[in-house]
Amino acid sequence: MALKSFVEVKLDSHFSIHNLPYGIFKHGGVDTTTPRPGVAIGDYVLDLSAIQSAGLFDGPLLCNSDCFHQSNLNNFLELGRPAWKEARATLQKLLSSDEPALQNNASLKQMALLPMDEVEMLLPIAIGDYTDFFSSKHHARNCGLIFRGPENPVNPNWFHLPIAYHGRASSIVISGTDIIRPRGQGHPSGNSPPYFGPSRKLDFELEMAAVVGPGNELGKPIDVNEAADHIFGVVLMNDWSARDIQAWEYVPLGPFLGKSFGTTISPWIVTLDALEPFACDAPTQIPPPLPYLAEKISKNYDISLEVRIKPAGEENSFTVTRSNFNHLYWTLTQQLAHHTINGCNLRPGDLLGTGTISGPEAESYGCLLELTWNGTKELSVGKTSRKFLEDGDEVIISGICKGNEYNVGFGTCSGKILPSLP
Ligand SMILES: O=C(O)/C=C/C(=O)CC(=O)CC(=O)O
Ligand SMILES: [Ca+2]
Ligand SMILES: [Mg+2]
Repeated sequence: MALKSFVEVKLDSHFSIHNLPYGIFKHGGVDTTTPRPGVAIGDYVLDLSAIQSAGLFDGPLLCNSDCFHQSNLNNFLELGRPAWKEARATLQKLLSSDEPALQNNASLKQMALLPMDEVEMLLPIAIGDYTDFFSSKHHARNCGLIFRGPENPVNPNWFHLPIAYHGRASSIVISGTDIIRPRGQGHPSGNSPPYFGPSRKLDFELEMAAVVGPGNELGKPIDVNEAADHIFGVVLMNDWSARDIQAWEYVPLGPFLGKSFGTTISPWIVTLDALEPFACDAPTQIPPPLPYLAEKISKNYDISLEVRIKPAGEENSFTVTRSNFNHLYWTLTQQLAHHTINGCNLRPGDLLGTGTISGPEAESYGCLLELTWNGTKELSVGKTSRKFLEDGDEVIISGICKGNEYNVGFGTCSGKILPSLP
């Protein structure tokens, strides 16, 4: 690879100069500094507000912008792909080993290039609205078998449109935030009444989510072939789910309190531009979708995904499933176009979850509901085993694209379960 950074990037680092994902960080002691945008490079974070103050974003679209003097990325997202491409070109040049502007400016380098272990990552965007899709055929089929029986595991509508529910934006939290076990009404068994108490079937869901860039005006849908220009990038996501609460409440309006108690995202937004070398064909769709969902190029990405569980008191975490983004049936662009086809407006910073990313094999299922078949079997986790999550369990999702001697990775998305309120 010709492109090399003057910042040391170890071979197994997620954050090569080909990646440059965006996040929001704080540095220098609790609450003493303003949150600001940065990109990850090796074990460092490059402070974009310092780079903007130094006048180094000198391209035509960004030279007069204050988009990096903000405590979230929404203003930058709203600028759209030409500005994103300009920022990426500027940053790849500034960080490259044959460019002196930053490399040879000791004071700027000291101010702008911060060790990653000294910063605290925050939510990178102000999320106005959050929608969660249901785009893995394997997940849809397994959930259908478990919740609705073998007659018609996948409802016929599933093959014609990307199914989704409106999620809850207020409870989206950054990786590392603890999750309190929710309480609620549990599914009655047989003729017994429902119970109330801490969820007995707390689960994770392995997902990714698209971050919306420029939105659309109310009443004006986005064409599926232009939808990619409205997607800034992608994060890892855990759509924590209380299966007992969910199973009892979801007919007929869909998930509500079984999922709205917390949703975790990873701090670094990996751009679609960085993912482009890992693009692959999406699966052939049969029946062919209606014209408004038929795209000229139907793209997925080859992103290896893994979930590990670290039980309380354990030194190590243990892999419980391995999947890949390329198992999704409906593409990100189809999801976005479908979301707006009725005229619904999306806004910068909106989050579109892909749905649980299950693969075809039992070792690639994306949640415990599937891995333990609703608690009918145990899943081994190191020396112990699980049907559902226990208090103290930490769930760690990671995702990576492996290139030729470099990675474009997502880092991790983690959260630990705390006991419910008394
Ligand atoms: O099939 C069902 O009744 C429920 C499915 C889910 O819980 C999945 C959901 O949140 C969407 C997804 O993650 O794919
Ligand atoms: Ca979900
Ligand atoms: Mg959730």
